[in-house]
Amino acid sequence: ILGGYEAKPHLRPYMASLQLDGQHVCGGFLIAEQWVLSAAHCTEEMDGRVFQVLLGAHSLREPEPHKRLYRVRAQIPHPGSNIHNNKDDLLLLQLEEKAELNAHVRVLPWQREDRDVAADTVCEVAGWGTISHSGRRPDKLYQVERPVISRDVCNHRTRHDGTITEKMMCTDSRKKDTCKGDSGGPLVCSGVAEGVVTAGSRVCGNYKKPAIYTRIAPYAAWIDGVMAS
Ligand SMILES: NCc1cccc(Nc2n[nH]c3ncnc(Nc4cccc(O)c4)c23)c1
Repeated sequence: ILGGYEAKPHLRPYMASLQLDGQHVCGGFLIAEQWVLSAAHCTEEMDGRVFQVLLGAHSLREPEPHKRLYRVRAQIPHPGSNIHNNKDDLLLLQLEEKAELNAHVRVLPWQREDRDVAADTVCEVAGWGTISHSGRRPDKLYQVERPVISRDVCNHRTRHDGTITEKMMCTDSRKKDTCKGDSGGPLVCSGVAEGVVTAGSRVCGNYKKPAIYTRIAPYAAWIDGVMAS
């Protein structure tokens, strides 16, 4: 998260850190007791390893009472996701067991109504992604508030030039933005997850490349289907 600030501990009890060999790789969030939603692109550097999912954390390193690392039983990328574009960039992770829910570990409601969030709506995004252009990685969860920008503005020739589909949304990226390691985290508007961070052009903090999110509502049937299977 660039241009943000340290989150108040445990006010985002749905946040997940997807880890490989004890290292934070991507964000994610709890959508059901045994299911975490993240981004398919996060599986690109896995080389056959499987994620572990850290729940209940504020600090990645320090011991905390409700922090717990869960093994992953299954990782299901959306069938339409691929490494060449941002389409269908969603990943469902089934935990080995149901997460133990408490004040620090809670499910986040997600939007099922497929309707665009109005431009200028201020939403919030959090993550353990890099907090500087030099790539400094935080130990604590950071967050930032960002206004939604319309798909037309985001698709302008000088921005993402027509690549933003109706299953994506954008927020302004001037100075305050998502960055490396924030992928997979939720864009939360009025307490409801509306989108999942996708890296897009991978640029951070440049107003010419607004942040891109996979909208969740268009994928409700897929999410429900996988969780029911
Ligand atoms: N703001 C959109 C967004 C959301 C999520 C991730 C991303 N970026 C990245 N995702 N993956 C990456 N691998 C290497 N470098 C990356 N960006 C980077 C790193 C240091 C300085 C800088 O200016 C940009 C990214 C970008």
